[in-house]
Amino acid sequence: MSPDEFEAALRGIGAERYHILHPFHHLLHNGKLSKGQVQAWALNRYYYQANIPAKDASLLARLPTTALRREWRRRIEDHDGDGTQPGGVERWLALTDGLGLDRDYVTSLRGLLPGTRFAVDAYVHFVRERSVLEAIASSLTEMFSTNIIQQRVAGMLRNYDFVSEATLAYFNPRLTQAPQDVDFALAYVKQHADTREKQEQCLAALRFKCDLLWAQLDALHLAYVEPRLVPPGAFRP
Ligand SMILES: O=C(O)c1cc(C(=O)O)c2c(n1)C(=O)C(=O)c1cc(C(=O)O)[nH]c1-2
Repeated sequence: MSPDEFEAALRGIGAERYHILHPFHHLLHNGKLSKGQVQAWALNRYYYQANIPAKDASLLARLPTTALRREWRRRIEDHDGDGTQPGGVERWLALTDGLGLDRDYVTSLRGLLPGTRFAVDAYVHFVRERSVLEAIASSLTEMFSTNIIQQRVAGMLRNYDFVSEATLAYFNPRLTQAPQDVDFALAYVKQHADTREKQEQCLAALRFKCDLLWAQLDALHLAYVEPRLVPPGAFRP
């Protein structure tokens, strides 16, 4: 594949299987969930947010050049903050606070769904164990995230009286951070996937990532929408 055909194949994966297509997101964005169901989403997604800088740190350690490490260090600061500005993890907790969840309960992970834990852990392990190229390719779902974030923020503000601009403030910086992440990661992947085999590995990494995002929503849907099979110990609204 030429680099442009390869990029088109990557984008095709998003069109086919990005979590914007999941029924749980349709319900969330269109105001069809109760406050308790929205709380369950925010509580579970905290685990994803909290693990993003951990997966980025494990990749950073394996990057071979100063320029690459500096670029990846920026991602860690986006999520962990720099000590003066709150990072994404802290801003996610502002969202769970705003929804009325107890912060200690959220961060204790006691209410987490097992499906969320397994899916997020699979991402961290994938990035730790696969090649640098596959690890960077797996971040490319961010190519599709601007769209879903705009849809989510507009939909939730319109449809729920228990969310506000302040509660959803997590998402604003993502609208500039994600395109910056993607510019770098996509250029890297297009340059370094210089054989058909490496291109296929990148496509598989992106499919894997879409699947683990999808699996997180499956877990939420089964527990909190239908058939409401809440696993032992998991959050009960
Ligand atoms: O709201 C979303 O639907 C969404 C999706 C994704 C994604 O596609 O992985 C990320 C985020 N948000 C996000 O906020 C974020 O910080 C992030 C980091 C990464 C990554 O793989 O490194 N994905 C995402």
